[in-house]
Amino acid sequence: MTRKVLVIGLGLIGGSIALALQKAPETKIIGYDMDAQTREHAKTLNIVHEIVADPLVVAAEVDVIIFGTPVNATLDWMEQLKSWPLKNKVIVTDTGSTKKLIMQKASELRELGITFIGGHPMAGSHKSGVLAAKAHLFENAYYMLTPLAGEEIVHMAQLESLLKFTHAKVVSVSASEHDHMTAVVSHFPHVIAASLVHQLGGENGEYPMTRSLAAGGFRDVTRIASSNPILWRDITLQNREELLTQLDGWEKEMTRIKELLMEGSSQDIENYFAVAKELRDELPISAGAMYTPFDLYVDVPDYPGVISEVTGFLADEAISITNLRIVESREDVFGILVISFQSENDRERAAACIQKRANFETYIS
Ligand SMILES: NC(=O)C1=CN([C@@H]2O[C@H](COP(=O)(O)OP(=O)(O)OC[C@H]3O[C@@H](n4cnc5c(N)ncnc54)[C@H](O)[C@@H]3O)[C@@H](O)[C@H]2O)C=CC1
Ligand SMILES: O=C(O)C(=O)Cc1ccc(O)cc1
Repeated sequence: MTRKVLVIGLGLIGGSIALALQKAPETKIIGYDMDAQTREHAKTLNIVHEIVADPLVVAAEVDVIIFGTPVNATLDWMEQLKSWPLKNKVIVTDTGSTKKLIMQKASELRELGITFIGGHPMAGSHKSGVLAAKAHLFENAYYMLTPLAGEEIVHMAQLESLLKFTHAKVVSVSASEHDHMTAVVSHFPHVIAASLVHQLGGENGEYPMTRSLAAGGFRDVTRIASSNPILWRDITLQNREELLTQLDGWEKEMTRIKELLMEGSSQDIENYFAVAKELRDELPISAGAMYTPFDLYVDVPDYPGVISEVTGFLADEAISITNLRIVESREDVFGILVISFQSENDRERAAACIQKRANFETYIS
């Protein structure tokens, strides 16, 4: 019997889930997005097996419904779901970055006999939209589930048996634990990244050159400020209380830094950075990794055209790269070319290809 999965919202996350779940046997993925162009792209790129212009048309025949919509839109859909002609055993889940309000709404659905298990894959990027969707986006990332208390094991097992095709690490937490932890490692950093960019924007009048100097460090810490504003509006609104708590902590931290700057010794200041470095260096790489480019370092001789030669080899073997930078390049000295890939597999293929075609030394940092 074919299992039918309906994905509502086919952007970066919904599109990626749809692609990953296409690998599940005897499973038909049906998709809907409110944006007509997204529906068109989803159809032409085979993100789903079938696209519908109205999810209600297929509601009565699907076994699983997954929301890939911004979190406020998900709440609206959950309200609408109450009057849909659903199968008795349907399992509904979402992918949203917040969980408390969504699980409150889930309790209302449970009273009507509809099973809703909250979900949040901790992988993604600042990119959005169906064109950024990737089947392997969730590989090795944590995928948090927030079942309601007393959720039946059989429902959890059914959902997990489907989500295993994302190759993520599925873990269960409560909605309030979820919203606290994600505020710390994801939501608050997005607020800070946006605030740093605003602070840079304030320089435009008097020091317009400053923005041209924004290089590695600034770009690293503000990458996520390029995320979809609608997504972050909704997340901020739904996790407002946790964000306010984080902001209180941040203000205290800033006061500590102010005191260090005013009265701290050079040793105190060094310690401040040293402790931060130690904590940062100890962060587990895969745990909750949001965006992990697979970097390959290539020792290249410094002659004109060497970079296009290397990228040409990769293009010949259809290996896509996501980024490319040179970390050292001096006359008569080997330069280090750092090429980023989307997956471990692409990186391994690239290393083999470069060694075969040019015999340049490659290594992983
Ligand atoms: N961007 C990220 O890295 C991550 C996002 N999430 C969560 O996943 C969900 C989706 O985010 P993304 O895929 O990044 O956003 P996105 O902007 O790439 O995609 C959202 C899609 O939903 C559609 N949409 C918006 N409102 C709709 C509605 N009312 N009905 C039907 N379709 C609607 C949009 O047209 C768009 O195609 C959000 O809840 C977000 O919090 C979770 C993990 C990571
Ligand atoms: O790009 C990044 O680093 C992210 O932070 C992606 C992200 C965005 C929202 C989430 O709920 C989880 C992950």
